[in-house]
Amino acid sequence: SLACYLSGELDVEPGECIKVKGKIQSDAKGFAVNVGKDSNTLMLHFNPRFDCHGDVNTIVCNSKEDGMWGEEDRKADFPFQHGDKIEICISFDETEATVKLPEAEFKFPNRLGMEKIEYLAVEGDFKVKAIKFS
Ligand SMILES: C=CCO[C@@H]1O[C@H](CO)[C@@H](O[C@@H]2O[C@H](CO)[C@H](O)[C@H](OCc3cn(-c4n[nH]c(N)n4)nn3)[C@H]2O)[C@H](O)[C@H]1NC(C)=O
Repeated sequence: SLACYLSGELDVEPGECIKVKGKIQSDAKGFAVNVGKDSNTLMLHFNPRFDCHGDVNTIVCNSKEDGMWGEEDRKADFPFQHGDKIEICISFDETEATVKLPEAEFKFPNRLGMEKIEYLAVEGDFKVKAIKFS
């Protein structure tokens, strides 16, 4: 179930920011923010997991190329709690994507060498309040 997605009409360039504001559901199992070219070609699948796919309180990041998942990257920090209202800021350059939160920052390599983000999708137990581009 996709909370929302914008596809094909976006043109986010290096250094620009995608701000996704919303609320993590109080019984969230997990949610994901996906950015890239389309649903089969993702620069970043940013997937905080409270309790799903066998992971507890773990952020799983990955890329997707031609519909195939890449190598997962599990982050050490988990700065999320059920019911949190958060704003996630995603930016990128030729080498990496950056996910900025109020008290944490995560990096993930730009494995596909993407030069623009045309696709954004939010899925899972997260209620989107606003999406801003700056
Ligand atoms: C140990 C068994 C084999 O490894 C497991 O393999 C699973 C399947 O590939 C991995 O889960 C996938 O991991 C992907 C990132 O690498 C994605 O997170 C994938 O979920 C994609 C997804 C979720 N959703 C979704 N829509 N709405 C909701 N709630 N979820 N839509 N697409 C997950 O199903 C899972 O992360 C992986 N676990 C480990 C420890 O490697």
